[in-house]
Amino acid sequence: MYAEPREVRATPLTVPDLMRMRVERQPIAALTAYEASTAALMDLAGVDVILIGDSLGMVVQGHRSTLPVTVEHILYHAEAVARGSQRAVRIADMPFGSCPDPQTAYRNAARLIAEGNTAMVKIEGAGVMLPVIEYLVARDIPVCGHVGLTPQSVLKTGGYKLQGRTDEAAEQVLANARAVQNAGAALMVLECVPAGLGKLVTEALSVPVIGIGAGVDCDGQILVLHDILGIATRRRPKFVRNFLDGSGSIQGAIRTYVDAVRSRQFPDSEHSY
Ligand SMILES: Nc1nc(=O)c2c([nH]1)NC[C@@H]1CN(c3ccc(C(=O)N[C@@H](CCC(=O)O)C(=O)O)cc3)CN21
Ligand SMILES: CC(C)C(=O)C(=O)O
Ligand SMILES: [Mg+2]
Repeated sequence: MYAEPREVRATPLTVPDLMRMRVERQPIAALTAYEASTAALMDLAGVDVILIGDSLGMVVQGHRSTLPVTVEHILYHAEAVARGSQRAVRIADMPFGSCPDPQTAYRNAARLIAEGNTAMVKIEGAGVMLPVIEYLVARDIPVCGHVGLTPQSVLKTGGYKLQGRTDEAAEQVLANARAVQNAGAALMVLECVPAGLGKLVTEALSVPVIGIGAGVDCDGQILVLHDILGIATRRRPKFVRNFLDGSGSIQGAIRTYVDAVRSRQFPDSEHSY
């Protein structure tokens, strides 16, 4: 059976709208999407942010990491997502190797914005990425930072591990978040840190913080679509909840997720570190 034709007529959300949501303490519900059909369901369910994540390398392409994903891959999926979704703010991941210097990063980011129809690009890490972020923001490309667990660092870290465990490591995550914000990021993803550190970073920053495994006190939450549907093949991280269970349909699962984020029922302690 086909879904009945429906349309979302709400005006598109913008990056400044996300800042307003933080100020009004309205939780931001975000998900990843990789194609038009589920992106359209997300618009109908009121998802605020859709990330075309390099997680597609794992859940779509079947790789064991995000490292093989290219700008062309993100572009292909971003174009498909844009055909399905009009309301959500669409963010494109800058994949591994796409930011060797500010000029090359700008060229890649401008394509993801202009050809991929996205409003913002997301860059993992601080350090050498700070001048890259400054360069893009100065040229009017909105940037979302990403600190804590950065999956593109997996060869260095040796696995996807909880970050900011010790006082010293927590200080480093906070310092990285501050530096990325000071470089001009208008949004932050904070991944896989203890809930207390998630709260600390969210209070320390002035831009919205979207957590994934960072506790309930962030300004918003993001999960990978395949994880909320329970169809990802890798071992499920602690922060993942299957929202299809008990929801009956993919549309129902997305709605249940949005409602749980908006009412701050997700994540609970069972899905936090
Ligand atoms: N399906 C999917 N979901 C994701 O959230 C995701 C991807 N893929 N691919 C890219 C990255 C990789 N991510 C991951 C993957 C595994 C863990 C994980 O298993 N973490 C351990 C931490 C244990 C510890 O150090 O104490 C966990 O048990 O939660 C976390 C984030 C998040 N991203
Ligand atoms: C998990 C999110 C934050 C991400 O970067 C991705 O899906 O690639
Ligand atoms: Mg990513």
